[in-house]
This record gives sequence, C-alpha cells and structure tokens, in this order.
Amino acid sequence: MSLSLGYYGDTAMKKIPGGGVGGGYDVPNGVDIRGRYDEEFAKILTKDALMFVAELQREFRNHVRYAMECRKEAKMRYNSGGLPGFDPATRHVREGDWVCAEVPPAVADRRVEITGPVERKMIINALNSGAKVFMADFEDALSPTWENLMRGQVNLKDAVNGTISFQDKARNRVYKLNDQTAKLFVRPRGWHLPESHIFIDGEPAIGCLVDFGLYFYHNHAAFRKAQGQGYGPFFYLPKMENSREARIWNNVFERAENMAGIEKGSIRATVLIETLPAVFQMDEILYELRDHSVGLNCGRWDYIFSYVKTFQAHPDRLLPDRVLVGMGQHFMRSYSDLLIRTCHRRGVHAMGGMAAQIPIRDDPAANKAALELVKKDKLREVRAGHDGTWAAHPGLIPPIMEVFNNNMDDKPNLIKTMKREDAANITEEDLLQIPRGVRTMEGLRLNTRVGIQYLAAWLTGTGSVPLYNLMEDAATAEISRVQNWQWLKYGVELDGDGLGVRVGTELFGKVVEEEMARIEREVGSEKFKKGMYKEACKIFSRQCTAPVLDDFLTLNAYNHIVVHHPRGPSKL
Ligand SMILES: CC(=O)SCCNC(=O)CCNC(=O)[C@H](O)C(C)(C)COP(=O)(O)OP(=O)(O)OC[C@H]1O[C@@H](n2cnc3c(N)ncnc32)[C@H](O)[C@@H]1OP(=O)(O)O
Ligand SMILES: O=CC(=O)O
Ligand SMILES: [Mg+2]
Repeated sequence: MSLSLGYYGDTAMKKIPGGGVGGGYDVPNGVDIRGRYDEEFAKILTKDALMFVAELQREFRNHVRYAMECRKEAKMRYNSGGLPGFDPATRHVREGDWVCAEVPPAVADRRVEITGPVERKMIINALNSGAKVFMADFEDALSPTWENLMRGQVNLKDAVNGTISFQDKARNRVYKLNDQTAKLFVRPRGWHLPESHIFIDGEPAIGCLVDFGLYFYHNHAAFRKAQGQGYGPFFYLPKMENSREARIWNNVFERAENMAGIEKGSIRATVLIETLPAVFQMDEILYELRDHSVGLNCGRWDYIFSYVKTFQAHPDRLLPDRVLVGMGQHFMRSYSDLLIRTCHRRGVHAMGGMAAQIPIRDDPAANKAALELVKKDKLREVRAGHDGTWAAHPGLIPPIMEVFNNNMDDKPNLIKTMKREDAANITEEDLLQIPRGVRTMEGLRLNTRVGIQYLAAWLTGTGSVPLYNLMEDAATAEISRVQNWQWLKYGVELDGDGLGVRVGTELFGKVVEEEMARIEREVGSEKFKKGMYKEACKIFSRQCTAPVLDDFLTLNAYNHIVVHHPRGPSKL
C-alpha cells in the first residue's frame, strides 16, 4: 500500500511519477530530488545514503500513516468533548517493574544543554559553549528550506569529523572547534512534516526520516568513535502524541543499527514530552524505547501550544495571556514533577526545558532581571529533580551551570537520588487543570506582533529569532497563533485590562493593522519593505481566523518555502 496523499493534513501534495529522477544527483530507483543541485549537497545526497532513506520510508510509511490517522481520531474525540487521560489498556506498563537500558557514560552528565539551528557558526559556538550537550535542531529552531536542511547536514558532518570551521570575513574571525566540546544530539523534524524536495515512489519523503537517515548514514561511525564512547549517535525526538509513534522510532533505530552492523541499543534518544496527550503516555513511550532511551524532556512551549490545540473545542478551558502560562501554573508543575518521577523510576534522565529569556546587551538592568528569571527557573528545575536543562544562548551557560553545580552534590545526575515518589499521586485532574490568569488586549496585540514577525523570519529561512528580548521559535509562535484563534473562535472578553471588549474579526483586523504599523516603525521601513512581513501577515491572519484550526503553522505555511529546481517554484 502506498502513502495516502491526505497524509500531511490540509497541505495539498500532488503526486508525481516515480522513477529515479536526480536533477543532477545520482539517485537510486524510485527517488526524485527536486531541490537545487549543489556539489556540497551531492556529498550528502549520495546514492547509498538515499537508498537508506528510501528503505526507511518504504518500511515505515504505512506505520507513520496509521499513527497520523490515530492522531486524527484522538483529535475527533477531544473535539467531541473527550479529555486525554491514562490508557486503561496499558496500565500493566505503567505499573510494571522495568527499567530502561543503562545510561551511556558519554552522556551521564547533561546538566546544561544548549540548543540551536544547524547553522554553521552556531554549531561551532554551541559545541564550544561549555554546555555538556548541544542539541542541533532541524525542528523548532529551523525553517526547513532545502538550503537550510542540506547545509545543516553538511555542517553536522563536518562537526562530527571535527573539521568544521567558519570564516566571518566582516569581523576577520575564524571559528573552529575547541579541544573540549559538548556532546552532540540531533533533533529531526516531527512525524507530521513532509520533505517536498525529495520524492520517494512518487510521494514526498517523510521529513524526519530524511533528517535522521542522512545524518545517521554519514556520521554513525565517526560519531561513535569520537563522541559516543561506543554509543550513539544521540537524538532528540519531538512532538509525539502516543507510544505507537515511539515504537516506530524504536524500529527505525533497530533498522539503522542493523544497516550499520552495530549493537542494538547503540543509538540513544531523549523524547520531548511536549504534547498534552503524551504526558499520559510517558511510561509507555519509555517502554517502547527502553533499549534506546536516554530520558524525557519537558518541551514546555509546545506543551502549552498542545494544551490549546487539544482543547480547541472546549471553550471552558481557555488560556490566559501567553506570558502568564509559566511553570508556576499547576498543570505545568504537575507535568514536570510526573516526568521526573517517571524517568527516575525507569533509570533515565529527566530533562528540564527552555527559559525564553536571552541576554539583553544594551540594557544592563533589563539584562540582570532576565538573568534572575532564568536562574529562578533553573533553580526550581534542579530542586524538583531535573538532571539537566536547556539554554537558548551561550551567554546563559555559566549562570545556569552554576545553579546546577550548586545543587547536584557533585553527582553527574539525580537519577538515583531524586526519586520523587511523592509525584506518584499526580492525577489526570492535576495534569489538565485550567491555568489561571487574565486575558488582555495587550496579550492579543503581543501574540499578533510576535506571530507575524516570527512567520516573516521563517519564510525567509530563519527559524529562531530574538523578539522583545525573548527567544522565539516555531513552538512559541504556535502559542501566539492558536491562542488568537481560540480567542477569536469563542469571542473572548478581554477583561484583564478592564477594557471588557470581545475579540471578533473586526477587532482583530484593527489589531493586525495597528501591529503591522508598529512592526514597520520598529524594524524601519527599508527592512519592512524588503522582508516578508506582508506575506506573513496574510498567512498569520488567515490562520488565526480559519474556521478549522490548522494542526501546525509550519505545515500550513510549508508550501511557501518549497522551491523546486530546475522546474521553478513549487506548485504543490
Ligand atoms: C521551544 C524550543 O524548541 S527551544 C529550542 C529551539 N530553539 C532554539 O534552539 C533557539 C536557540 N537560540 C537562538 O537561536 C538564538 O540565541 C537567538 C535567535 C534567540 C538569538 O540569537 P542572536 O540574535 O544571534 O544572539 P546574539 O546576537 O546575542 O548572539 C551572540 C553570539 O552568540 C551566538 N549564539 C546565540 N545563540 C546561540 C545558540 N543557541 N547556539 C550557538 N551560538 C549562539 C551567536 O551566533 C553570536 O555569535 P558571535 O558572537 O560569534 O557572532
Ligand atoms: O521543544 C521544546 C519546546 O518547548 O517546545
Ligand atoms: Mg518543541
């Protein structure tokens, strides 16, 4: 059976004939490369590597399709009033006395992890940052253009080989790796995203299998020798909703280990718990990946997005302003506590999440305040029992490292010492409790301003940006989009600032117009004209007012960044 074309949700994917059309690349039968030819990319898109990706796609496409169908069914249940919860059918897994394979020595200590897109200079800076781990991102922090994806693969190959360098001509500076570098993890895209520059048997490739397959194929041997002490490569796995999706990854890993002729359990991955349904599946996800797991991570931003998305048809569960939905909210604290308890019971890391604050160069007082917020957040994490956490910027590594060093008693992790048995009593009600707080006009304005600017950056190939002194990426932008959608859908009253107005399309139109004018003032008219702000505004406004909520903004906007060569821009 072949992959259904409805598979990628609302994105219309036109089927093209199969049969090994390379666009300059030497491709195996059934593979068609429609992205630009580049000599450097050709070193990644080798016939053997593409054959491996094609084999993964052929073996797993039906499983992925089924998993996506199950997501749709779950959505229908939630949209008809159902709530996510623990699955009675897998009680034996939650109650069973099993543990995951032992943590590999190379990654026993992960107290501070830096993340960033697979951009050349940032990879070098991140590996040199002093963090224990660098998560190189094909996901939230990357706009998945062909150029970004393929350059990202080239960069990672050079990084694993230790030969990566970058020359900043303007600053007369050459970037190279230090002797001591962070351990590399790679985050492929989620299961839902296609790669429309590569067709396999006439259908777009599954994005994450392209990211994983090409990276694994080219780097497994060098990685295990240089970085993994016999283990690896290491991965982060995003946006899963159910353990059946983790099972597919486990099978992909086994398939890759077989191909490479390495021991089962060599590849290790940390799963982000960043969807509301997945919080009820943490044991089950670890169980599926028990030979390949190195823990779970609190992907807090996508988790908030997922809360809104899951409850899109529940007007009694509206969120307050985005800035008020922090880790102090009961549902967020319960999620982090249960994740720690679950991971430590199963013998693996419980990783904390990303504080959105970044250093503020031109305002020392604001910088100090931002730093204090980050430290407070990290202190809460380590005291709760998280074994490590994420940093968005190299400037945050020393203060975060200090917080963790001061609270870990010289141990590499807290797996054995912070069992958090108290969290065993966390209930479905705790995990679903409605967040408290007000809804304001400023909240609506900020969502709009941030959403449009993020999309404008994403459309031009940048997947993470500093906006108003915070890190914004696909996950944080999603919150802005779905919150606006929800407030519009239910005509929410904005009473937090005493205005008492209801959100409707007329008000939203006015807000969009005023915020666009503000953006133009802030970025300057030249940058505004040259940028993609108008296009972004159109897409964002449509997404916020759509009668049916789009599943992902990146999926909905994906066709805008697909560029086929030599046949011109995509008509997909
Ligand atoms: C919800 C989630 O999924 S979180 C995970 C995904 N998101 C991310 O990974 C975001 C990571 N962070 C970033 O992308 C960036 O920090 C941004 C976009 C927020 C800010 O970047 P910039 O505006 O370049 O910051 P700034 O100008 O202060 O950078 C100073 C230096 O630090 C480097 N730098 C900044 N962030 C990073 C990073 N995450 N990794 C490596 N280097 C970095 C810059 O390249 C720059 O280097 P240089 O001095 O050699 O030129
Ligand atoms: O990927 C991390 C998140 O918070 O989302
Ligand atoms: Mg995320």
